[in-house]
Amino acid sequence: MGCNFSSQSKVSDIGNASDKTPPAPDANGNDTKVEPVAQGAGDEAVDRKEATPVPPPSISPQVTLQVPEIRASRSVTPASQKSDDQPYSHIRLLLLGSAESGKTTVLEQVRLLYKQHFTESEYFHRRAFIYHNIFKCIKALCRAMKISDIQFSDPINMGRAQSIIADEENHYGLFSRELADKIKCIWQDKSMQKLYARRSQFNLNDSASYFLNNLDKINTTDYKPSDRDLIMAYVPTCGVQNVIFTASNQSFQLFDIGGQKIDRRKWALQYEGIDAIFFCLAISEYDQVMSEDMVTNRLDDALSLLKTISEEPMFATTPIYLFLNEIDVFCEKLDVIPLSKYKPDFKGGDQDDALDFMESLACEALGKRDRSLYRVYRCIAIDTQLMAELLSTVFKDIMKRKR
Ligand SMILES: Nc1nc2c(ncn2[C@@H]2O[C@H](COP(=O)(O)OP(=O)(O)OP(=O)(O)O)[C@@H](O)[C@H]2O)c(=O)[nH]1
Ligand SMILES: [Mg+2]
Repeated sequence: MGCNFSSQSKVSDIGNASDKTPPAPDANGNDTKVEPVAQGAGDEAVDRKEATPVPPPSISPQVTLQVPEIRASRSVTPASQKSDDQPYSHIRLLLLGSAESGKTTVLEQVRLLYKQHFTESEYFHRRAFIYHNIFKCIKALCRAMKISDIQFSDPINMGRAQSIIADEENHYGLFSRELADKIKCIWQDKSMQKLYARRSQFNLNDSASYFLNNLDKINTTDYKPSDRDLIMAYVPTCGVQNVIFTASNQSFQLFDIGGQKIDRRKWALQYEGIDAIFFCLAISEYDQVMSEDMVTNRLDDALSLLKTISEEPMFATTPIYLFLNEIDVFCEKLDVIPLSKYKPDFKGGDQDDALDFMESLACEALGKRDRSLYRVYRCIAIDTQLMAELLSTVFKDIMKRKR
């Protein structure tokens, strides 16, 4: 990673500590069980570049959480069901942010760190998406190679790449031996490795090399995703999922909602009784456009979303914990794609200047909010150690506010 900052400086708290307690429901519950976690791509989900196809047909019947509407009503206590004499029993946290900003990664880190174990059906579900992720990555790389000025080192790989590009299957299951070999040959081609080094130029799922390097381990009948695999996989969220956990003897409920435009229409249903918002903003996306319209700059969209949430009347006194995420990707990208090309107000400088600039944009979006009501953290959601530190700080802060 190209970034030069200590783990302490990654957690940059620019908000003033406040004793002000936002109006929130009582938090006196002791329930530590995991609510069913709903996650997956439905028909409506849109992936980075193209529509995500129908969910994996191979998923077992236990994974009943494939249809967004059903999932949403099962996994969430609708606001309308709550009455004044039945206060919420947990501190309720809501994860918001645009698609692929790291919301689910934060939720999964919470599950791993606070020992909310994954069920067999969840492992099965994630495994299906890991195959899908791998195939999408190699396809994206083959396409990028085709339009690049680089040639495969082994000319036979050109034919292999053509067949990958032409393959319209979704691949949610174990690859055939032939396909796995093809993927490996393409991935290990020296020219492909050179192209991968330039990956900032074409939007590739950040975990591509992680999964491609582990293909042998993954493409086996008894493969079960490791904790790291769960963190690295991208499974677009449709509807809502939530997890209940205990931190510092306090019960929390963390809600995660899909960030694609189509999912945002349902966000407001989750706003009632929220004690704090975790907003994920992937700062590495400054050069990317939204897959929903292929025009809107992703960073601009995320910032305007942040502004909207910040100015939402229901959150007038709700603290926002802003996670400036994907610092690792951002710092790698800076050398290849100048930030000033997309943000002319950035007059150059080193990585720290660039990070400060991004933070200033976020603060601008939060501008109308009292400083005591937001805190900003620079983070890498896939970094479990960093997240352990960061989340513990945040949970303590939330509890302090509630006292
Ligand atoms: N390198 C890197 N990858 C990250 C980071 N945070 C998340 N990712 C990866 O980015 C991808 C998308 O992350 P998710 O957490 O699923 O994104 P999301 O916000 O839940 O997306 P939606 O469900 O579509 O709204 C996953 O493959 C993650 O492993 C980060 O800080 N650095
Ligand atoms: Mg998600």
